[in-house]
Amino acid sequence: MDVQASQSDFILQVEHLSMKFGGLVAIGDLSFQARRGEITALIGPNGAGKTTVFNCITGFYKPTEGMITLNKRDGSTYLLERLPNHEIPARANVARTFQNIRLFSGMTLLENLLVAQHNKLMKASGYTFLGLFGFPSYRQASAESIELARHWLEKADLVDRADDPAGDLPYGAQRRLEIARAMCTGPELLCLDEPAAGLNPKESASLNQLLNDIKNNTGTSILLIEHDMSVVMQISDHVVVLEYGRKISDGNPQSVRTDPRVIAAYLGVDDEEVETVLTEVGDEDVIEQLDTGPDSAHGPGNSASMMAGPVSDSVEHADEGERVTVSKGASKAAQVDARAASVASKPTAAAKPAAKRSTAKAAPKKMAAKAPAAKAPAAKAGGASKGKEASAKPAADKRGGRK
Ligand SMILES: Nc1ncnc2c1ncn2[C@@H]1O[C@H](COP(=O)(O)OP(=O)(O)OP(=O)(O)O)[C@@H](O)[C@H]1O
Repeated sequence: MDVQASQSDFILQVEHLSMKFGGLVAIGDLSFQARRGEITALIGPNGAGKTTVFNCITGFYKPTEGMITLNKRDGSTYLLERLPNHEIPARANVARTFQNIRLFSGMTLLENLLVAQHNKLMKASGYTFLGLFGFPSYRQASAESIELARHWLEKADLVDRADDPAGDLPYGAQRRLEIARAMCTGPELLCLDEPAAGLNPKESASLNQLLNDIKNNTGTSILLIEHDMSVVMQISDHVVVLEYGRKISDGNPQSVRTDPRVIAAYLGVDDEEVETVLTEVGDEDVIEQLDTGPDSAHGPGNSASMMAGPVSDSVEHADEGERVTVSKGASKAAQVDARAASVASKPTAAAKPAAKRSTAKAAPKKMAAKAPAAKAPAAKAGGASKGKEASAKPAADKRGGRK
């Protein structure tokens, strides 16, 4: 944790979060913070546990262990794992969207945004009677709700279609409408689960614009799960990377994209192939880091990443003493750490790379070059391809390594 930052600088603090489904440890001792007013991205291969983290934050799951603290701007603090589900949006002001679109497709765009303000309107109507008799307080609340809905339709570039059924919108516009609907609840924290999934580049650009607008012009902080790296790298202030429910990297987009552990986790290739693949990709800086261990100037430092503890090959299921074993080498990030440790123990190897590492270049260009090449090993590893998620697939497929 950043020692200079006070608790109020963080909208969200996740501490030692674990979520077990029977013998499966979906999340293992995960800790991270999301800063107020920033966009924090949660990334990782399929099955890494991202949605489970969201489900714990938004009350769909009660975590097995750990603490999730939400610090509101007014100074109030909520322990989300202890709040009843319905109070998480209502009192803690956490809103979310889902991987699959969940609009009322037969209702108009405007109606969808008014439904989101139902609680506020019900209160103003005195739970029906003031509304029935058209009391001024209700009329005012009603007018304000329409105004707020209009505001977010404009922001989402959808105001021209306010009276069309939501189901008639193109896919990318439906995604923006969902975000507009969530914003109508006035959230302090907006959790978005893969908002760019299935979007074309133009739609992704519109989404980026909307999210940046929310970040810059409202007090809402954003927590984002996303596989589309162009979105993650362009708009995130902070990226947390999961693999097998453990945090393997935590930092700014620049540092995370060059972290060998992240690259290895995403490539999901066999041990011997990691370097070969990186050579194919042509990322020499990263190959050097693989040889020498992570550069402390990039990627996780001792504080942030290590809070989650090292990725272990096995985990204990505390309650019944049941043991869930992850096959050795399943975690590519752990493999990189092990390699770094073994090379560090050889004195001759340690001296050479220190000088070389200082020549590390800026990352953005590399990521672009890397993206298509990463698909080659994906196919090699036998992962099912799902559009832009192809590079993450093999690691997920290898979850079969758990016994
Ligand atoms: N309700 C559940 N019961 C049992 N296992 C579950 C449940 N929810 C999630 N899991 C398991 O927990 C692990 C993490 O799943 P999760 O959906 O959180 O991953 P993810 O990173 O969001 O994946 P994706 O990118 O594919 O959405 C997976 O192995 C999944 O099968």
